[in-house]
Amino acid sequence: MAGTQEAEVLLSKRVQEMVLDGEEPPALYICRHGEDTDDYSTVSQIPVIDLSLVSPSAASTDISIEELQKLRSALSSWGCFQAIGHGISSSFLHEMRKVAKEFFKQPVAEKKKIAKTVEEFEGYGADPVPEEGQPLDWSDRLVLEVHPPDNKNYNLWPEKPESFREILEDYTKKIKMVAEVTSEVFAKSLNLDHNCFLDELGDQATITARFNYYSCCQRPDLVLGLKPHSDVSAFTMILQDESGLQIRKDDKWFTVPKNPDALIFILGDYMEIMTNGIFKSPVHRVLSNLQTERISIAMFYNPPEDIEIGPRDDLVNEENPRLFKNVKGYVTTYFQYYQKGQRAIHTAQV
Ligand SMILES: O=C(O)CCC(=O)C(=O)O
Ligand SMILES: [Fe+2]
Repeated sequence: MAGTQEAEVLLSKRVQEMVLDGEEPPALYICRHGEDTDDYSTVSQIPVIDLSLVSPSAASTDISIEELQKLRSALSSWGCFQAIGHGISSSFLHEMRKVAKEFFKQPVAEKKKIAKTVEEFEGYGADPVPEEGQPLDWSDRLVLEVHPPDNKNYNLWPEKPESFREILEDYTKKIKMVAEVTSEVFAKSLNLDHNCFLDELGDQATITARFNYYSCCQRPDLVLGLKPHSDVSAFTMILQDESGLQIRKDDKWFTVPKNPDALIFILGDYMEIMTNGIFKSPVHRVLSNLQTERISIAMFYNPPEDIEIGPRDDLVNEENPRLFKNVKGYVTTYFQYYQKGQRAIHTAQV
């Protein structure tokens, strides 16, 4: 168990502290060996969708029909897209990034006031210690449950910057609205009853916010900001300030380009299960960078944990046989595999 203990010691010191101390990544962070660090040059084809054209209230025109087809194709092939026209103003997105940056810029001692313990998920720190042999991520995080209101654990919310709480509450409300509209649009793109995903996830859907801070790294060729994984959520909405996030498709990595007005949507395993595999939950990762630090805010839109989730009946027929079982408590299985650096979705296959 030496590896595990060593990981615990390393995780109690944050990446930001190692960078300030001029340290090179310790062995437990090393997961790549001189691979290219500049996959940034890959010309990205990640689709951009204007949600205002396809929202339930939008008029049906040739353009909106085409956009909806583009969305369906994006979700079936990439499992992700960049959304514009989502209704959250540029200035608010800027505020949100700013407050996240201000939080991470504070001295580590200030942030450690809301530190999580190694095994917990919520609070400031890093992921729980992975299984032996699995690398650590070159990043620091703050995870907060933000919806429903009863899930909020205010003693883990930062007191500084002072505007943090108000802006995050406001962002949560806006993101919830975007998530609900998008759930309708996803259903519409599959010719399903518009409310079907909403009814299933409903008011019980939970939202978790994960603030990721990727410090610069002297050796970006050796580490990753975040290891390859798929999300467990129904879908995740990400705000980034710099590029670095990559999506796996056709055995290649594609960088999501920087677009300050866009929200990046990534589908999670639950959506792949609910759509009987029509929509994909893509593997993604985050690269480290020598010169540019990066911040992202991921908002996970999740079904309530205690409900059973399975493929929708209207998506299963003779031509499209059922690919997944109904699952309950899949989150637990997901994290068991996540800690081994593996995907869990095969455990839900029939
Ligand atoms: O930092 C990012 O852009 C991705 C974050 C992510 O994939 C996650 O938090 O699950
Ligand atoms: Fe993710």
